[in-house]
Amino acid sequence: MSTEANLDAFVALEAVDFGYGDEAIVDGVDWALPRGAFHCLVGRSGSGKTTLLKLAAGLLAPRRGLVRIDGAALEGPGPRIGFVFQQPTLLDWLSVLDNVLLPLSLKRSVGEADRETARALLDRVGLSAFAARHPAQLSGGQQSRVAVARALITQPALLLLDEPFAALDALTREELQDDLLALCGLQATTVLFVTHDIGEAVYLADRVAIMAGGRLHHDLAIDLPRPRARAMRYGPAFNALCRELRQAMDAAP
Ligand SMILES: Nc1ncnc2c1ncn2[C@@H]1O[C@H](COP(=O)(O)OP(=O)(O)OP(=O)(O)O)[C@@H](O)[C@H]1O
Repeated sequence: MSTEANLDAFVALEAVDFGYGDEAIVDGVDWALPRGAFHCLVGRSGSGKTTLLKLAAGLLAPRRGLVRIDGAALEGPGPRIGFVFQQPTLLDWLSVLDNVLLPLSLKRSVGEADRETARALLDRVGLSAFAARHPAQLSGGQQSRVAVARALITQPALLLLDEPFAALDALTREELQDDLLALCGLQATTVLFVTHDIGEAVYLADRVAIMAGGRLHHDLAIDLPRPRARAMRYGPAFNALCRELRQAMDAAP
C-alpha cells in the first residue's frame, strides 16, 4: 500500500520485516489500519501474529520498514497504546480498583477523579461490586474484565489485544466481546485484536486480515451492522463471512 494511502491510517505498517534470527517471521508487511476501526488478525499458530502485534506496539523494532502511529514513526511503547494479553497479569497484592488504576499510578499520583473513572470502567464491565476484592478472589472471566478495564484507563488511542479471551468458556467470551465493543465504541479506540477464532473475529471486527508465513493475506471487510447483537451469530451473512475467511485461511500458503 502506498505511503499516500497510509496518510489516512492511524496505524501504518510500511514494508515491515522482522526476524528473531535469520528466518523472516514478518515478511514485507504493508498494512493500514483506519482510525477508530476494529481490526482482527487471524492465522495459524506460529504465523507471526503476536510478533506483528509487538511491532505495532513498539515492543519490537522492524529490521526493515517503518511503523507509523498517527503519521509519526513509532519509536517504542507509549501512553497512547494499551495492551491486553491472554493472561490477565493482574497484581495479586493490589485490589481490583488499584489494578485498574495501575497504568496511571505508575506515572503520577492518583486522585479521586481517577478513582471515579476506574469505578465507571468497572461498572461498564459488571464488576462494580468487586472493586475492593483481590484478583485471586475473581473468576478467570472477571480477571479478564479487569484487564480490559485497566488497558482502557489511560484512554489509549490504540488498543492491542493478543487472544485475550482464549482461555474463557464460550458464554463468558461472548459477554466479554460485547463489553469490549461497547467500551471501545465509547472511546472511539482503534483496535487490533489477535485471535484464532474466526467467529470471534467476524463478530468483533470492521476488517479481518489473515496472516500466514509472516505475510498478510486477504484483508476482508465485515459489513455486518453495528451495534453487533448476539443473534447475528446465527444469521446467513455471519456464516457466509466465516466461511469466506475459513476458505481464505485454507488457501493461504
Ligand atoms: N522470542 C522469540 N525468539 C525466537 N523465536 C520466536 C520468539 N517469539 C516467537 N518466535 C517464533 O516466531 C514465530 C512466530 O511466532 P508468533 O508468536 O508471532 O506466532 P503466532 O502467530 O502469534 O502464534 P500463536 O497463534 O501460536 O500465538 C514462531 O515460529 C515462533 O517460534
